[in-house]
Amino acid sequence: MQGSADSEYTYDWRSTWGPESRRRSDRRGELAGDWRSPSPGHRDARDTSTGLIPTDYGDDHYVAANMKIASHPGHYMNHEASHLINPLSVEYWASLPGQVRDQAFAFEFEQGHVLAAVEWKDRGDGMGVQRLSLEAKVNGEWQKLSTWEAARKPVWQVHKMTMSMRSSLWRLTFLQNHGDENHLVVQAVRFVIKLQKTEPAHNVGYPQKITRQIWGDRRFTDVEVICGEQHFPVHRAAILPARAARQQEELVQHNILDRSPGQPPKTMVTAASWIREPFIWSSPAARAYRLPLLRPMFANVYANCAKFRRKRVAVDSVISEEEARVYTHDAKDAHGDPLFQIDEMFGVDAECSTAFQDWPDNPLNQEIPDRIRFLIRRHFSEKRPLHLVGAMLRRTRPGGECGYDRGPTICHVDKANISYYDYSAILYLSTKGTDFEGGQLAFNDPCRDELVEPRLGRCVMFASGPHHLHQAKAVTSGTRMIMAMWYSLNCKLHGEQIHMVCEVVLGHKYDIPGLVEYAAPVALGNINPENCVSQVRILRAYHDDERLGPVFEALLNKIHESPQIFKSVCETQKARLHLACTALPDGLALVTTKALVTAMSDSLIRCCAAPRRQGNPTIKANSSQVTVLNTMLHVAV
Ligand SMILES: O=C(O)CCC(=O)C(=O)O
Ligand SMILES: [Fe+2]
Repeated sequence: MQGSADSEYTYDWRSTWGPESRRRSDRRGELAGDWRSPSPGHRDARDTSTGLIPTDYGDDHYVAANMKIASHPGHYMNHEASHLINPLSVEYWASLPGQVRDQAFAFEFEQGHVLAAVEWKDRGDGMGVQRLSLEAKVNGEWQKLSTWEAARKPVWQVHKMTMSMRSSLWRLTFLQNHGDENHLVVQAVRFVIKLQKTEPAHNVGYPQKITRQIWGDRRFTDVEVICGEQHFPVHRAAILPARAARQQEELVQHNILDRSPGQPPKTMVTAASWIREPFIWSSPAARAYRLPLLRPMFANVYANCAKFRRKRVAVDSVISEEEARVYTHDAKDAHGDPLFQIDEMFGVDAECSTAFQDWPDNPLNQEIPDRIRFLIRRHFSEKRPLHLVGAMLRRTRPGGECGYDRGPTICHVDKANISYYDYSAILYLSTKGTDFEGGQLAFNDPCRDELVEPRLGRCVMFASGPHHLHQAKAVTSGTRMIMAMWYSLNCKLHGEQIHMVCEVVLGHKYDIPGLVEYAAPVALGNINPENCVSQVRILRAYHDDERLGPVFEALLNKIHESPQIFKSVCETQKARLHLACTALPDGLALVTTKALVTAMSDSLIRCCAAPRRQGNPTIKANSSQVTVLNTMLHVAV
């Protein structure tokens, strides 16, 4: 991974999920990638008072960013600019006479992150920095964030950020340096970022972004896609989402950009009036799409589909004011952190909750999606099971430029972002005209936009596919809040999740920055009895790999921790294990008799099936049972 050769700040997989990671937190110091304690190779290791960071962020999700210096002022005595962020270096010095004031360094992360703190270390001899100033690059502009005084003491100093700004490029300026006018001495600088918690219900526009990167950079290929005269070398994992993204672009072209002269937008449902009965209408019939090719393209991409694909339904009073207040008043997550983070995908003026699990702790989190599931069933005559596969709170404030390709929410098809979405629902938590202005939901149909005005408690439901290219219009004043939910007909989501595991492996094999870090927690968060065996199959080839080994280990831990998944592995693998045992090498004599295997796996299944003790999801299995299980996972699968 980029920067790993000269940086010890590697990512600790074990810190990102599960109760197991908390239990293991006492082992953090042993891990080579642990940024909180200096490694033995670190020359400061002698001096623990300066080697440790004085501030405890109190959470495993804070890590030092992997970063490189994108630009620097360019004058150094004895040292390279990179010493500033190299933990093996003792100190960074600048300067030539006259070059010592206000030295600006731009630091680049591998991807956009929310910055939690800037840390730097001084030598304490008066030659360090007096003040620092920080900027972030947002939408191509440097945005000034804060300026603060430095203590000039020989310890790590910390400046904590108060706002959730996300960027991949940051500029730190050392202002009014030192006493002797000739030198600036800063021993080290590091940026602490907050990693997002990734959970199954985490809706991310990220897969599409990664796919674009894979597609755009052609980082690795094993398939050639021929499109007219053009040949695109790609990897097969990238084809499906890349096609969806391209088709979405074509829809935008056809529905909006080629719309000439176009009719004025029509407001279908206003905020001022309460709709007593559900308001139901349809997107234009297929013949209104002047390019008939567009529709079948989507049909090939997605297997499952909603019934009544053109239907749009708006229902009022789905939640009360009091219920909405649970989400709008206390914008803190379950851990007390700010609930909303800048949503890079949708522009700087839109902020999102990171995960369903982070919402304010309230039974409503279950109740609201259930109510909406019921409404979808009723209005779309849907008898098949509907699984909530994505949920997100979004807060939008004025400031963004609204357009078809940028702005508060870009013009999009939900299914092109996440292909297993079948039904979309947007629940409004605030009202246009009372809480904010602008912010209508627009369905961008081929002839015109159809608008729905947000009203607290109003829920708009539609199929997630290409009949509903849509966007939220810019908020011109006030604060708009929504809860978006997505449901899938795919009960196993098997393909999609295996795809995530494939992305882990591909990201690793082809060294795609950020892909492993993103895909591994999602894949592990999505593990279920149906897909666990396949996940093991894909990852076990990397069990002794430096980078993916810990991911595989975490996968095994997950399997051990969940009685359901554990049972599923035992059951589905029993037959295979019998076969495998006949061919086991001598070293695995422990499980060589079929009778023993049967007894072991039967008892494992029994103990998995036993009622789960509250608060303790661990399996009570003796060590030989665990050996059997591990053998199953490694050999028989
Ligand atoms: O905010 C809205 O009205 C639309 C949101 C949306 O389309 C989405 O989150 O996918
Ligand atoms: Fe959407």
